[in-house]
Amino acid sequence: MQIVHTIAELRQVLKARALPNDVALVPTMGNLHDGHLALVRQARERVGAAGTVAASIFVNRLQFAPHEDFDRYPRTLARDAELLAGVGCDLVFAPDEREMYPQPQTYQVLPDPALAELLEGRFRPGFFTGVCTIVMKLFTIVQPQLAIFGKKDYQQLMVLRRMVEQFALPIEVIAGETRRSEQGLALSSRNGYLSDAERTQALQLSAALRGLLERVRRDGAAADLAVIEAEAHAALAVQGWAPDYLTVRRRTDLQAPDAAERAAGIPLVALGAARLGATRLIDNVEG
Ligand SMILES: Nc1ncnc2c1ncn2[C@@H]1O[C@H](COP(=O)(O)OP(=O)(O)OP(=O)(O)O)[C@@H](O)[C@H]1O
Ligand SMILES: CC(C)(CO)[C@@H](O)C(=O)[O-]
Ligand code: BAL
Repeated sequence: MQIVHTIAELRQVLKARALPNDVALVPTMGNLHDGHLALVRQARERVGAAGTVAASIFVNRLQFAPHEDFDRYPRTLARDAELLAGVGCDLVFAPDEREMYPQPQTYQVLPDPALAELLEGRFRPGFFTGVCTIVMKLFTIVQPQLAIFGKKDYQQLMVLRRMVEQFALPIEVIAGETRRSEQGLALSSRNGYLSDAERTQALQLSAALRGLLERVRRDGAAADLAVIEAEAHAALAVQGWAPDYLTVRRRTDLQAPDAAERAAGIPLVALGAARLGATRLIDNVEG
């Protein structure tokens, strides 16, 4: 496995490969866990032994608001590289900020507001602009044929898929299923911020989302979404969380399903974000 820190080195390595047109990219912010490693394995399955699996590690300042955890986000490159080598990654691109943003990134990619201004976008204004801008930049640098993103960041995956579609980028976007702990906690770098007690308590978020989805399914056309969501919100708050949102949406466009759609049993997803102490977690459940 090769580790490169500059765009020039990366281009050289990619050019020298036998099959330069069979590159899969797994973008990450590092501090890797089994969820990331599953994406790398999935990439390998898709490109085969002869293809190239590249992972990027870059904590992208552009997608963090000033009050968020950019400064304390864990940077663990040596350990990440060992883990990536262990799952057969070929190439790690780990640029520093000067390499990615040698000048202020004043050209940016504005995501479709219909997708990006709700849910995460409402609570993290500018987040998806930061994500789309860095992912577009990674795409132009690495020029992969395939890119893999996790469903744990469900809305991010949808926003990026639409970006690829609208710019007609020649890249296939693949979704990786959410990896969970045995108890059901979605693996996330930010779980590292949790105390042992909080880690146990964190299971309440996915449980709340499963409960919400089951109730909407059970009540069908009769479900009063606003009431059911408000009750789920209040129940999580009583358990000590500060929820941003807990909601059931259509899987196609993240809009609320109407009564006819609920009666017809269209594909839904329950999505949530909530703070436990100082840690903000997100999760979602399809059903
Ligand atoms: N549990 C998981 N299962 C599958 N994919 C995941 C999981 N967690 C993260 N990913 C995916 O890995 C990629 C990189 O994510 P990132 O580096 O932000 O990790 P993260 O664990 O989501 O971090 P954070 O806690 O900061 O949100 C994204 O495509 C993300 O959706
Ligand atoms: C896609 C991504 C690597 C862009 O910085 C980030 O948002 C993430 O890790 O999900
Ligand atoms: N995992 C998504 C990246 C972020 O929360 O900043």
